[in-house]
Amino acid sequence: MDIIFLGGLEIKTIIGIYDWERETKQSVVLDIEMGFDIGKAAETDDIQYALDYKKVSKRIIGFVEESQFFLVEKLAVEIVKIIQNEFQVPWVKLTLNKKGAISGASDVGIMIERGDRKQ
Ligand SMILES: Nc1nc2c(c(=O)[nH]1)N=C([C@H](O)[C@@H](O)CO)CN2
Repeated sequence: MDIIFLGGLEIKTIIGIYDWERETKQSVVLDIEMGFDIGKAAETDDIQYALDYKKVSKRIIGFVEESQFFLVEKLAVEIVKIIQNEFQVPWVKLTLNKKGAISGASDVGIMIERGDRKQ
């Protein structure tokens, strides 16, 4: 399976369990890997056969900016569902970094993988 990736996508959103976190937007940084057969796009050189990473990023930015979840787990799962269901991506790996959530740690967050990588 080929992989289209989007790295270091920083988006501001309401995320967290504490009172102050319900009022102040924080950054999450997404690294996304999407399994996709690039054969036809490479053969035709035509965007209609490609997984358009611009369209994926616009959709995810809009969704995350408007979301107001409590846990990084919930946000991560919902992002992956959108990518799989709306862009017909069979396998997705997402790293969601809530930088600054833990003082003394440069990175904290979640990594999830969904779907079948071998297609
Ligand atoms: N497994 C998780 N643990 C914690 C989360 C979370 O989303 N998943 N969130 C918090 C707080 O919101 C934290 O980010 C504030 O520093 C604590 N633990």
